[in-house]
Amino acid sequence: MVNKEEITIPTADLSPFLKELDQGSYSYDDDDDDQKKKKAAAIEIIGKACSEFGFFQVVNHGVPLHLMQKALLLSNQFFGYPLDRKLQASPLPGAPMPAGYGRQPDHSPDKNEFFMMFPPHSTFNVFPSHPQGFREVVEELFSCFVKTASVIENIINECLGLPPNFLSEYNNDRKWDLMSTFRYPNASEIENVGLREHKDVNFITLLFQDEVGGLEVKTEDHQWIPIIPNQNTLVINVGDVIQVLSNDRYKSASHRVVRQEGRERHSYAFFYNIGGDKLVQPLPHFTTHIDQPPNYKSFIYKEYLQLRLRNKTHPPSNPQDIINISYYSTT
Ligand SMILES: O=C(O)CCC(=O)C(=O)O
Ligand SMILES: [Fe+2]
Repeated sequence: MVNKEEITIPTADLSPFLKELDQGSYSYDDDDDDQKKKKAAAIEIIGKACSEFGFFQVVNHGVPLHLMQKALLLSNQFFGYPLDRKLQASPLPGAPMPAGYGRQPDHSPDKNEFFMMFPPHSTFNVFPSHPQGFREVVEELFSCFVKTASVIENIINECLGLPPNFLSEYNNDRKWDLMSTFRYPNASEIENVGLREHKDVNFITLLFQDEVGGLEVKTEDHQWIPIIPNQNTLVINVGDVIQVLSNDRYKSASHRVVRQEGRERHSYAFFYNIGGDKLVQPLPHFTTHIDQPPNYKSFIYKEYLQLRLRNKTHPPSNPQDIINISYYSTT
């Protein structure tokens, strides 16, 4: 077994995709050979990391550092307000996900509070009036994340050997994207759970954290690998949707947040999501075309989302009854 100190989650340099990151769209049209080589190097790192860990990191990713820092500063300020003030940004009844300010229920072992939003201009969004500039900054951050996610989606499309634009044509409804910012209090002497081991439901997640640390990824041989914070880096993970589409070629990796002693932690996560009405099933490229049985039954995405949300609102008394993607497994 490799010592966990020796394992690091791979990092790809996205600078050869600068034009795509700027435009939020993807083309090889006018690349010279050198550019093609640099893109191929990043694509190779990402493909390998997706099958090995379900996690990778990117630098030169197109989300401006000053915007990430500003966003962290503002969420820090917001979470510092008294509870009654934060609760003024509570979610609207009837929203498909609780956009606005929220906290883990008291009975949950997870200890964090969060602010969640749908795309800018969604009528489900609720923003606090303070700190000043919060809404503008998080909306801009959201828009930057969408561009970067769409470039990474095209890279993954290429890694999986799918026809050009296959994933972007499938994932063409941007209404269901979500962004959350989290505050995790410092660990107590007796417990340090920030967010229990889980896999993300969505397509891909893009994340950055402050310098405190605590995000950990589980490897196939059940070792927990810390993601060392780096202010220039985005952490990306594959979600359940890609795991199903690729018929397990890429794994949605288990991860968790461990709270640290003496320091609270802040992070932003962007959940690049498919539309709720989409049918999710292993693609023919990874089943019939290569004579492999599908590992999952097909399902409507929002039904799975609802089951996963229910895990949180009505936690089953038996942990084995917590629903995850194996609910749709055919084996
Ligand atoms: O805060 C983090 O670093 C991780 C958040 C996370 O894993 C999630 O919300 O699914
Ligand atoms: Fe997660």
